[in-house]
Amino acid sequence: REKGLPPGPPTIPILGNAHLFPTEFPQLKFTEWARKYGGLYSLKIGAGTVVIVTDAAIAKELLDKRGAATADRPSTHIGDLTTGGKLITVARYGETYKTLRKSANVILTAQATKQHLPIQQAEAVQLLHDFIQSPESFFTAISRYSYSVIHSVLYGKRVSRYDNEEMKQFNHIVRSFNILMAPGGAPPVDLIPVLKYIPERFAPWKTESRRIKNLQHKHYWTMLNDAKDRMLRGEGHGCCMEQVFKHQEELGMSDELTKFLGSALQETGAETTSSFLQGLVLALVAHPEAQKKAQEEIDSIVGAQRMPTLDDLNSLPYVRALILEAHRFRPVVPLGLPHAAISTQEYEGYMIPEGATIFVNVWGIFHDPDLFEEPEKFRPERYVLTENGTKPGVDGSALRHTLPFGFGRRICPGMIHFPKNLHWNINTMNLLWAFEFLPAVDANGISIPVDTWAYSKGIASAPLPFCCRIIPRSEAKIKIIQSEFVEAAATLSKFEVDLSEADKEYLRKARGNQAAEGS
Ligand code: HEM
Repeated sequence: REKGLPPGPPTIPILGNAHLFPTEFPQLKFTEWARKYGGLYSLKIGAGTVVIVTDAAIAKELLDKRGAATADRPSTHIGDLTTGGKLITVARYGETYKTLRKSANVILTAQATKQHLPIQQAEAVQLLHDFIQSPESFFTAISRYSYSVIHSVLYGKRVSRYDNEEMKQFNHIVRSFNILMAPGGAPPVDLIPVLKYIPERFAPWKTESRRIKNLQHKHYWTMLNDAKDRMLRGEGHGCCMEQVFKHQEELGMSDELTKFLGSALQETGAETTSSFLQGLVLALVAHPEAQKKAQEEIDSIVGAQRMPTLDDLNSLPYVRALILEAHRFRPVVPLGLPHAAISTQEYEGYMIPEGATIFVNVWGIFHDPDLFEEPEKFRPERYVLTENGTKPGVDGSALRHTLPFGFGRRICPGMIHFPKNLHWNINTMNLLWAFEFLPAVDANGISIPVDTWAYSKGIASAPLPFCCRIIPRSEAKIKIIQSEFVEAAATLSKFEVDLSEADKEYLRKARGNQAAEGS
């Protein structure tokens, strides 16, 4: 470890700390090291430096205030092979990135949020309806919901069932890319650059990367061209991709970049939203006391005669606290996405060299016992007690509710208007209002507890599929949901475009049943 670097675990020759680098749930090891080496420490990975920040004030200074100097991403050879450096999430901080980010900011505005509200609300009603129809499939119902909402917003086309062919393709592409990019998915090319020159016949990861690149191209190119054709036929809805097409020249967006923007937003938008909602259900099953308290609050404000609305949230402090606690308890991206230093930075006598990778260990900050009382417990009350959920008397001013969404110039463009975000606000209220979430039971009627640690590996973390019982809270509520679902058909059907025969057949049947339910 060079002189001046933040401290860290002892190194060995050549590898530095590479042999210690955790390949599974790195946030846990990073947090353990933070308790030992402090809020700012470093790891040597070969000749490269990785800096881990587990302190909100240091993150604020280095990534928010000095955002211009820390907005880069570390280079990833395999990411570049697959995406040509055009995927906004992993793109280096250059002209291509800036063009993509400007376009993302133009299409994801408060105005756009309002415009897309009806389809999001209609999809949220379908989610409740799906839970009533097939409670055992709640996990995939959430995945469908998340995929369909962002797909409607981006491309003006929804997906009404989980088994849809486009969604299957999408899942395959995302899974294949995640496997390739995960530690061990390919040799450590970024650490040992000479590996780049291995001929493809001895480097299966090069073939896999090309396969994924072709699949991605075909999939997103079709989505984009279909949206463009609908727009040109006068059948568009003003979806985000149409906005990009209309302003393509002034935004400097080629068709190729537009395709990549759509793919990045679709992938990040769908995966993160479903992880959050699946994690929410898991937390509710595991913490019946919090569930009960939130339901009592909702019942007292909303009652049983109507569904909750976004405005109700102002009168529901415990439910607001529960949403914040769900983001704290199991942040969807526990280490955020890595930044990289564009120039050498000095912080309180330590040096962060140009090119160093910087991780903010959001998990470690949110599970710091100096800040949070019993951080391993799911306890929404903490956010009723203090603004940032910290122990009374502790300075939590460097924390913010949007911490799980990243930092500085790379902060998540999809978190639009966090306090009013529909995905978690309306769905959390709806689910609590409509259902009891209980552990599954075995053949002898004994409860099978859920495991709140059973999460997927990878940069974004989702609960592994689990079983639970989802029981409607009353017949009257079932009736309200059914009638809302019948009404939602008017909005949903506008987005049911260019369907396959299988999808048409599915909808014919579903709409038939729906009409029967509503009558
Ligand atoms: C629970 C929901 C979400 C969470 C927790 C989340 C979290 C994050 C985090 C931690 C980052 C990295 C920020 C950084 O580098 O400092 C990020 C980036 C990003 N997110 Fe989200 N996100 C969510 C939803 C969404 C949605 C719905 C969209 C799309 C509409 C989206 C699109 C993106 C994009 C494009 C980036 C890359 C930004 C860049 O590199 O400039 N995210 N998100």
